[in-house]
Amino acid sequence: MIEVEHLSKRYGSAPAIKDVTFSVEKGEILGFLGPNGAGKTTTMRILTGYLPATSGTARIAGFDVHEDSMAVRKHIGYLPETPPLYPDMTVEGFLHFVARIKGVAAGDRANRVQSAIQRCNLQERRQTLIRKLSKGFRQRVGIAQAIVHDPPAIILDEPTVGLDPRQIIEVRNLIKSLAGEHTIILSTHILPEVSMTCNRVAIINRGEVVATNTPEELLQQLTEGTGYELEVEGNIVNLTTYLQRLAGVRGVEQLSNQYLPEHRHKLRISLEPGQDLGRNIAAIVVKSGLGLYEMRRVQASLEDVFLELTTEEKPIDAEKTIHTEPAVDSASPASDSVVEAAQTTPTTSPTLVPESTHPSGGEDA
Ligand SMILES: Nc1ncnc2c1ncn2[C@@H]1O[C@H](COP(=O)(O)OP(=O)(O)OP(=O)(O)O)[C@@H](O)[C@H]1O
Repeated sequence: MIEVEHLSKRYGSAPAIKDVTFSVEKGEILGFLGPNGAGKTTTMRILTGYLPATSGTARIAGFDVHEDSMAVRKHIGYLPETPPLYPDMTVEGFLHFVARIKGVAAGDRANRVQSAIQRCNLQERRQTLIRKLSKGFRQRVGIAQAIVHDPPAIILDEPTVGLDPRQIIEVRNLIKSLAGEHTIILSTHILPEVSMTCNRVAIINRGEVVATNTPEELLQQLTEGTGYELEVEGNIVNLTTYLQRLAGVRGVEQLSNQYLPEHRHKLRISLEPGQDLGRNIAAIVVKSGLGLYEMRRVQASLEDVFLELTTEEKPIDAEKTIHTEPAVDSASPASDSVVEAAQTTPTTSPTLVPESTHPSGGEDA
């Protein structure tokens, strides 16, 4: 329904967006997410025919936004960040006016206005002057004016900014109810809004799309995604080696032990996508003879994905990942047995009595 290919825009010599490519399928809600100045508004304005691109193409319902700009305007509804409302008109009067200027045939206008009023739950305010409406109701009128001509595609720029929590929920529910019939691009800074409302996300940074995927798959792809944090007491050198050998473990990182009692350590274990090795990790800790004081599952959030993709330096310093050579013979059956036991018997309780051959001497690392 919306196809954007290699779109670029320069303001003078300064590039605002570079080679932006994404598409939105019929009935989908795409979250368009990016930090300030990333190029969201520039992209939205090109899609709605308000701004020409320097190069590249964008098509809405098959119409080129540049060559068929009048057809595109009929097929698109746009809610800018500040809704274009006339405060001295009533809700109904304003929607009739918008329907007329958007080319809705005179005989269809009453039906279209009635439908937009119902869709946006404005029945009780239809005769109210817009200037007397709360911000939440004004936002609904803004959405009603975007859908009054029944466009197949809707573009919403920061639709919940400035609303109170109840109004935010109402507007999000309204947007979700429009999907299916309409194809929606929702530009936002608000990360939870994307996971609550959108089927897919495009993340834009410094004018370039750096990721397009479902929120769930973005979380799966995150390099420092799901894992566990442990607080243990004892020698962590061998423990670290065993954990690193566990299939599905991506890395083990020692965190600061500044505020911990003596001999205590904090470790962060990052897992490969789709892995959940809590039981195996616990078994290894116990079999290594260390005291387990805390074990916490760490789940990456969309905020982590956003930071990872839009920050120059990665939030987690790879240098801190432990790559220590084992203090014991890594090929010894005793050391391997700890990992094997944890890998092959995940559904049984770990042996609580350390094996006589276990490698931990109980010394601090
Ligand atoms: N009319 C303009 N003239 C010159 N530069 C502009 C113009 N409009 C935007 N820019 C620049 O283009 C880049 C992208 O701006 P844009 O407004 O599209 O970003 P944005 O993601 O919408 O940001 P925000 O979330 O802060 O609104 C920025 O560097 C901005 O300064």
